[in-house]
Amino acid sequence: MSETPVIETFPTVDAWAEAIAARLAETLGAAVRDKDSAVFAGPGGTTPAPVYRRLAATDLDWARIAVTLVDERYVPETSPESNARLIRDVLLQDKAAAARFIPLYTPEVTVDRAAIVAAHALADAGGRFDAVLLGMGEDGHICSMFPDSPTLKTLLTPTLKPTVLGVPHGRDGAAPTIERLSINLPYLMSAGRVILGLKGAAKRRVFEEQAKGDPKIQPIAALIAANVPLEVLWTEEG
Ligand SMILES: O=C1O[C@H](COP(=O)(O)O)[C@@H](O)[C@H](O)[C@H]1O
Repeated sequence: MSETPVIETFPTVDAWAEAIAARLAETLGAAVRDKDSAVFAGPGGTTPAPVYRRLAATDLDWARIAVTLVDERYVPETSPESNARLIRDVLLQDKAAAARFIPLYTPEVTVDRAAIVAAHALADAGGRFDAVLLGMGEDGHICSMFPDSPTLKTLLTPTLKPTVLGVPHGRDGAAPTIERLSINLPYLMSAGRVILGLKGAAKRRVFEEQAKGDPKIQPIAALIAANVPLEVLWTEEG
């Protein structure tokens, strides 16, 4: 029986970001010591910047760490919508400038072709993440797994191998409005550590509701049902 993870509460964004960065650094450092390399995957969006800033300033053997994204919009890095742009501007700075970045976006003919290229690049880097940071939208999407969307079934199939999939526009104006690339559930099931960082009262409510929802149409419920070892860290400060 899968259990809803406990939500750990932090009084400020600073304390929340510090705790997340420390946990990610601990796991990445241990992976480098054990096997000489590590892979970190993180989100885009408005939430992770304070965590990325702290992580970038952390003493790790960054030259042995590969950094990638859990999802991406099908846009080049010159676009303000690019998640890679956030990673380059905020995480791959300071000490973390020595890390190797594996983008999900490449300028292929279609988003599905770009997903195949990204899937190969991640497979070449080991096909498994040591540490993952996730964000969640107020509609309950994580990575580019949107509740009740057409590609959700494939993204959430636990028996597939870890891979990257193309995510088309939602129909009739539904999210996502830009084509996307997303890792699938098996990447989260096989990860060494998975932290979900939430800010604000609205996201806590959404998480609590969706955690009890239908794992066929709600990604949060699907992660819990698949026993993804989720650590949920929340601060009310938005
Ligand atoms: O579209 C996205 O949104 C989510 C959540 O973003 P936030 O702005 O509410 O933090 C993010 O986790 C994901 O990587 C991004 O592509």
